[in-house]
Amino acid sequence: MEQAEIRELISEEAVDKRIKEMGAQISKDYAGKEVHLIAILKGGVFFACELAKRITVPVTIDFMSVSSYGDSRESSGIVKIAKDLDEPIEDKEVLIVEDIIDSGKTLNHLKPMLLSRKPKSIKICTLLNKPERREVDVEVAYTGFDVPDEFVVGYGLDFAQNYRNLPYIGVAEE
Ligand SMILES: O=P(O)(O)OC[C@H]1O[C@H](OP(=O)(O)OP(=O)(O)O)[C@H](O)[C@@H]1O
Ligand code: HPA
Ligand SMILES: [Mg+2]
Repeated sequence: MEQAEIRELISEEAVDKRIKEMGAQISKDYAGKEVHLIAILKGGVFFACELAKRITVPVTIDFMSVSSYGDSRESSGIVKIAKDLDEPIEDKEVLIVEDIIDSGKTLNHLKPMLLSRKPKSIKICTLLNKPERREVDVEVAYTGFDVPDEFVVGYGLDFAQNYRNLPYIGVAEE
């Protein structure tokens, strides 16, 4: 494939440090409870695995595959569920784990759908947030970093399915 130029935006050390802090905060907030992580495939999985290792209360994890970007830099606006959860979430303390919230359309579609399954609580945790691009409001409980309006890759984030494996966050230059 044609390789884009990648400029480092957030270093591996900074990402790892922030994930430790987020794990500590979540452990404090959910003290005495169990947290059920829902990792959104594919991008959210890299972050979810690292975060899970930093949470000290009991953790369970399930996966859901939704996609709206395909291989493009723009959301199609159509959120496709390719794989649903394996287990019911009724009465669970659910934490949705995402790599990025951009337009907000993915979570705006997903959250009401999951709420209808009657979890005890539902919150959102994202590694990255791109506030300048927001089109629909989403309430986010935990955010790793705000990023500028640029197309970011790495740590699960792809450009046309590539670069998910970068251990840092970079910008894919045009
Ligand atoms: O706030 P939004 O504008 O909806 O964008 C955020 C969503 O877009 C990306 O997923 P994508 O559709 O690229 O699927 P992927 O994780 O499989 O790459 C990302 O992982 C979020 O799920
Ligand atoms: O900036 C981004 N990079 C990769 N995937 C994305 N999905 C939404 N925004 C982005
Ligand atoms: Mg993607």
